[in-house]
Amino acid sequence: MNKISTIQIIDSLAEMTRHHDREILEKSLLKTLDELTTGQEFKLYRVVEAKPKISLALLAYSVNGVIETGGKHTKTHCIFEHLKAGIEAAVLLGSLEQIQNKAGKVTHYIYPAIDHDNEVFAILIQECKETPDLDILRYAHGLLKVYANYLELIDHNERDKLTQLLNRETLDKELIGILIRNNEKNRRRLIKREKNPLGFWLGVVDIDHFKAVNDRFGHLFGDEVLILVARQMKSDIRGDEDLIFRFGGEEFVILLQAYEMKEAKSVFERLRKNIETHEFPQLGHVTVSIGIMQVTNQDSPAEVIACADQAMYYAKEHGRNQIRVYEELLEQGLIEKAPQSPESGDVEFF
Ligand SMILES: Nc1nc2c(ncn2[C@@H]2O[C@H](COP(=O)(O)OP(=O)(O)OP(=O)(O)O)[C@@H](O)[C@H]2O)c(=O)[nH]1
Repeated sequence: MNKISTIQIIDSLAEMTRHHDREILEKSLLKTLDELTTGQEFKLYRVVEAKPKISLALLAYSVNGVIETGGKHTKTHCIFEHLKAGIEAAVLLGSLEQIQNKAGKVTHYIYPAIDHDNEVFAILIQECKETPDLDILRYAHGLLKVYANYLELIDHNERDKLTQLLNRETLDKELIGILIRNNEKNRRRLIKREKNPLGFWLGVVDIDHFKAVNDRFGHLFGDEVLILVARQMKSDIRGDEDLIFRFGGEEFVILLQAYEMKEAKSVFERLRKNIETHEFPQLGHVTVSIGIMQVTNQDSPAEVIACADQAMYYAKEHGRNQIRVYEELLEQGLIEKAPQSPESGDVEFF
């Protein structure tokens, strides 16, 4: 068993907080734990849902010195029967739990990671092949606190201050990630001859005649409408798989996962309708125009956004309060291919 030195602790904290990326932070948390322990395996899960049923998504794990991430968009339901009671207590009560086998030997520790609202947002499960000393327990607990605090800082930087939606910088990062993953997946699909794979669809959503709202009711009231529209849209998408961003002003971007255009279109159509029928205090009703576009492997983030934006402007110019699909407009000869933006050539994936 390792004795942890102060230098090791400082080094590991420095390593963990060196990056501004969740996945790297999670990997480096597990790497740190792995380096400082022997005979222990760690798994870090995000709490997707606490009630009525606990649902977890694997974020990262360490097994035999190898650190892996669980994949950002994978969702795993709680299937660990022997750990169930311990996981429930850790998630619902925020307590450190230990699991013993019939012989009374500790087999697992379950640590809660708690955010500033006192909610357990993640749990760390330590599988003990050897009995750990108390230092490891305190150390893992302390590192989880650093992880929670640092994650909050990252989260703060990723969000728009007014609506609390993800911001434009985060959209760029997400899109680059999707495009890179698309390339890898497409290569595998070609080998496997897979048809109809799950794809990403990007929708630019712009509030119609928003200037008139500001002019009539004032900027502060306009801000309130932006918050309410954001909240309404958030309730219309699948929180765990789809992402929503404030792109700027009264423009939002939604990244949606769907198998085909029809499915993506119907989600955006439902979202458009729900905004149209939502009763806003004093204002009554607002509408949105939406342009959508499939995120394919050959596009750069700037290109994808430009194409969806072009479809959204077409919707604005042809009556507003409607959805237009870039590929359909192009096919029908209603628009011309969006000119490549100067930045689009800057991003090289391979
Ligand atoms: N309240 C508020 N208004 C904003 C914010 N950002 C941008 N706006 C306003 O949003 C309005 C956008 O107006 P326009 O781009 O002319 O478009 P519009 O009136 O929505 O008309 P269409 O898009 O053509 O339907 C402007 O008046 C901006 O000042 C914000 O953060 N808060």
